[in-house]
Amino acid sequence: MKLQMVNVTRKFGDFRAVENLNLTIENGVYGLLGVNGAGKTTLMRMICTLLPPTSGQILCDGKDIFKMDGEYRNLLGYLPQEFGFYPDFTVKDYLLYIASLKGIRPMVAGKRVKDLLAQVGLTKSANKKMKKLSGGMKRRAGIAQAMLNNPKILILDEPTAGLDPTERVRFRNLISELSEDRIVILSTHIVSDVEYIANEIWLMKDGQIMQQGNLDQTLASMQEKVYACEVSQADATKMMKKFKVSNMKSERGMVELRIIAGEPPIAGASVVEPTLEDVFLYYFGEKGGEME
Ligand SMILES: Nc1ncnc2c1ncn2[C@@H]1O[C@H](COP(=O)(O)OP(=O)(O)OP(=O)(O)O)[C@@H](O)[C@H]1O
Repeated sequence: MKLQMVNVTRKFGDFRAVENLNLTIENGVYGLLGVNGAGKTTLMRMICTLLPPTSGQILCDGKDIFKMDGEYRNLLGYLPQEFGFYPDFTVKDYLLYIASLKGIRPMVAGKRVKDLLAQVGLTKSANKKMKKLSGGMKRRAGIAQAMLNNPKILILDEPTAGLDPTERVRFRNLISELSEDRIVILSTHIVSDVEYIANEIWLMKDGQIMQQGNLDQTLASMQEKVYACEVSQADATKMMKKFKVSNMKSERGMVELRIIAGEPPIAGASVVEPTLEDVFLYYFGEKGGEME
């Protein structure tokens, strides 16, 4: 399975939410990382055929996805940021209902729902009403509905937003487990989500992919750009206005700073290994002086 974006642009009026994207996507987990308004949802909605590009094409194994119709939708599973459900349905009935909407035969659906409930850890809650589920459980029900047709392309829009750390780890592991033999594209603004599970990381800003590659390649793009230094409190305040500071820690009356900069911010600053958080700050962060 291969998805290709060819010069994909989506405009709203004169505003370009996604601009001239060219991407080739094969099996694996793709982490789309960006701040609010970067264009992540717009891109995902286009991949799900919910929104046509203003120009350009999205191809699935060479065929335009907007011309494939049902053939493409059979390949697709989607968990939107806000997914609708009937609050009074039980988890099991909700999944059976979505299965019927997807045209899955009742005999097949029953077995599939049972298996998926087990896989997402909701077997014991199968008869609970949707409205009684915790945020994490709801998301797991959401991923189960996206997986009903065993999709070859699974699109997850901010699947871990609002989850506590335990649920987030659980959800991440679930995504990794589900990612075999399919394309998984997930959007997030949480760095650790993509750090742990994405085979390829896309950093998206203002409708464009600023950087793409696996974790090592992404970190390599930042070599010699992260510095550590120890300064007085007064100097720390000045430097925070001038540089992107990814971390600060006060100790013994001094302040340790971790700074993103093209060259040493002060004499004696030492180069340190970048993390994905540093990369995120490099592309998306503001200097203290730029903040409101
Ligand atoms: N239907 C629309 N009409 C007008 N502008 C839109 C529409 N949908 C999105 N936009 C604009 O396009 C830009 C990208 O929005 P999008 O929702 O794709 O961003 P995002 O990266 O998913 O952000 P978030 O993390 O907040 O969901 C934003 O500036 C948004 O206001």
